[in-house]
Amino acid sequence: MLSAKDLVVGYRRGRPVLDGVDVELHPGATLGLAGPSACGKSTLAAVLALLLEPWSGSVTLDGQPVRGFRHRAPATQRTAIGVVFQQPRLAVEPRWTLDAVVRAPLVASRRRDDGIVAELTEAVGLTRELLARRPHEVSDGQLQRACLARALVLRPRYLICDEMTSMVDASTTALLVRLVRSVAAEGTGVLAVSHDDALLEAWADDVVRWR
Ligand SMILES: Nc1ncnc2c1ncn2[C@@H]1O[C@H](COP(=O)(O)OP(=O)(O)OP(=O)(O)O)[C@@H](O)[C@H]1O
Repeated sequence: MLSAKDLVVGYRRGRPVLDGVDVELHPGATLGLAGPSACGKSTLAAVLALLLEPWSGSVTLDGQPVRGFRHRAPATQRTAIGVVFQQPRLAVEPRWTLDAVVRAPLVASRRRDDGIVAELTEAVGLTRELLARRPHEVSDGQLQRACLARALVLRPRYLICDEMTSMVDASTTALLVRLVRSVAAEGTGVLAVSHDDALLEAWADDVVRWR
């Protein structure tokens, strides 16, 4: 389980964005998180992705307390959690091919490709020709497909999807959500953040609505 207890998180001294939040992601289950703009959904997603350190409270990953965030997160914990953001163009190195983008976590953690890249790029519908292109030569939807493949390439036990589909069309949304649902069915615990209630109803097992 990936859980957080009593989280207090903020960016500036004084008023926290999250104050006393508890959340649990269970293996094989998808938790939807909805709520108005600026209520702190992305802030919670960033903490659970180990990208933002809370002011106080605890984060626990499969029974182990998380003691470091960002570059201080131990590799074994960091690689257990995949993350997909809203804006794929802000999340990739613009000079890399899509193939290099998808492979980057394998390279960084010195792991071999045992066929997972081909499996995932096929699942997200990226052809060899698209994989050879660079981000400025593909659409947002095609780039987001690469970002989801990248998030799954280390076979994470948890996946954080922060507004994953808000920049893409309906058919890409359906394809991405179908793939995330299939990895959840194999045991991955998922947080799905979205402002789209209807999408979360169809996607998640449970939906939490803030304020
Ligand atoms: N890096 C930052 N520095 C300062 N304040 C920030 C930062 N990131 C977010 N905030 C503030 O924290 C609050 C919560 O933002 P957050 O992005 O978590 O909300 P959200 O619910 O995901 O919103 P949206 O649905 O619009 O994406 C907002 O008031 C926002 O302005």
